[in-house]
Amino acid sequence: RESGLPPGPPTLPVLGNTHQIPTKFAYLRFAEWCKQYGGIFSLTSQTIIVISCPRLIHDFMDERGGSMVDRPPSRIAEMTTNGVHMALARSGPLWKSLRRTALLLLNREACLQHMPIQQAEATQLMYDLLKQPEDFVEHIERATASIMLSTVFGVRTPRYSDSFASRFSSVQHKWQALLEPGVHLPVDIFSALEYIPERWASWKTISRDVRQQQRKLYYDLMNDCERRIGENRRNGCFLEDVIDQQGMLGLTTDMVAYLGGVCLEGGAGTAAISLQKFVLCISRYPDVQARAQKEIDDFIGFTRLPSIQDIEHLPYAQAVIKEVHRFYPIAPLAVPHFTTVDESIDGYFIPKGSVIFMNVYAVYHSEDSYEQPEVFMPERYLGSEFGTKPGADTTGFRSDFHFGNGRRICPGIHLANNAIIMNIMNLLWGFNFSIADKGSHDSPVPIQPEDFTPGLTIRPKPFKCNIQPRSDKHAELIREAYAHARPTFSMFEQELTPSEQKFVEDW
Ligand code: HEM
Repeated sequence: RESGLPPGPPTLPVLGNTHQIPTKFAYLRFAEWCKQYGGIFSLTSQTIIVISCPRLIHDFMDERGGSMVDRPPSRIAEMTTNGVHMALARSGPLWKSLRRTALLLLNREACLQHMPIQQAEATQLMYDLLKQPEDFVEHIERATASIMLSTVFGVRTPRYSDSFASRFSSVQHKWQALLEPGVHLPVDIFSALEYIPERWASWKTISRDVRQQQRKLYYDLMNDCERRIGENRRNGCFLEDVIDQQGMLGLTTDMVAYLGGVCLEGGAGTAAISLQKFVLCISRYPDVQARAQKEIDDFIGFTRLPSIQDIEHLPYAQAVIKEVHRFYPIAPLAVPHFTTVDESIDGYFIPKGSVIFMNVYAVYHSEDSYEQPEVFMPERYLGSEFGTKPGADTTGFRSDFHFGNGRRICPGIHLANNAIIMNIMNLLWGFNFSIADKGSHDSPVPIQPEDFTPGLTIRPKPFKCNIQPRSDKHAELIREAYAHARPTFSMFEQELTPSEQKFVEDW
């Protein structure tokens, strides 16, 4: 290890720590090293810095945003997307234009304009759960994909199969697998590997396949949106605004299509994972469920459905949502940043070209900060803003580390929060959840790696849950609300296939 770098596990010549970094669930090993080496440690041979101390995250990643704004080079991402994938793009004028557009059109006020369709989709989720509670995972996937498809591209998906949502899910699955570290040849570290012929380098074939499917999907969606604009059939989706301002914002057609696609990628899976993790926790903690339902009943009652404004009056429901994010952070290592200049922090030297990870999981599960971090306990957020224990050092703390940090922080925060809040309030208001399978371990909630699928985001493996409407009255209100949502839905159903149309009529 170069002198001056933060400490870290012992290295081997040439390999450094490469052989010790797991290709799956690396955040768990990183959390162990954090206990051993402190809130900032380093790995080699490619210099990797892992930070798990909120004070250092703030000082280093938020305050010195300019030198931390880049992403590590990714030849695979470059080849698959032409470098226009905003979340993976290197810093520079192209990323800046995309980022400016996203921030401009996804701010808090702009996102409120998308609430009617978000609320309608959340109503369909409840309606779907009334009809087929056992398929809740698929209903959640549909709802969150449809929320993102409608708000971003103006096209909803009333059922999961044979839709844009299933096309998206299929290519997204391949795309995420392609990007998973350690699975393909490390062409970014050893550039000569790029010249290995395709028959020994499967990533090239997969990259071409993903590229072709991804471009076709994002262009199909963009072209439909352009056609609606041209025929004066607007529905207020995000991409209409992007297309209207394309010239002023300096965006090429490729950038527009991919901006929509990246938002879809950023929002659909993450919101689905949040809701599945919520169901996982709430079904296993009946006391938490009862307390949250009592709060909702006292404020909202039994004559109407929740609306987004209600959340301000529901501190316990807010605490439940924060605790779900803390307990099971969606992307435990967020997305890596890359230093553009030499830096120093706390007396350590951080060379230009270091890969920087924030270990969100380690921050949220630190015994220095949290009372019993391995217990699901929303009450912790009633006593303190960040849910931390008395006397804990909260310098640099935030409750939204799961959205990343610095100049790359997730621009979809407001859209994501609205979707998650709306759906969680609805589910607490309308349904009772209880365990249908105990799992293979003693813990009340699954916490072992084998309970999750690995990757950039950590998704629960399929699980069973009993879901029942809380009363006939609740069920009746849900059916009425679903029927009333028809006019909102129809604005986003302009391109439905005949079989989707039939599904809508019959469902
Ligand atoms: C619960 C839901 C979500 C979570 C947990 C989440 C998390 C994240 C994280 C950790 C990052 C990386 C931040 C960093 O580098 O420091 C990110 C980036 C990004 N997210 Fe999200 N996200 C969510 C929803 C969304 C939504 C709804 C959208 C779009 C509307 C979105 C669009 C993006 C984009 C475009 C980036 C790339 C930003 C950049 O590189 O400049 N995300 N998100």
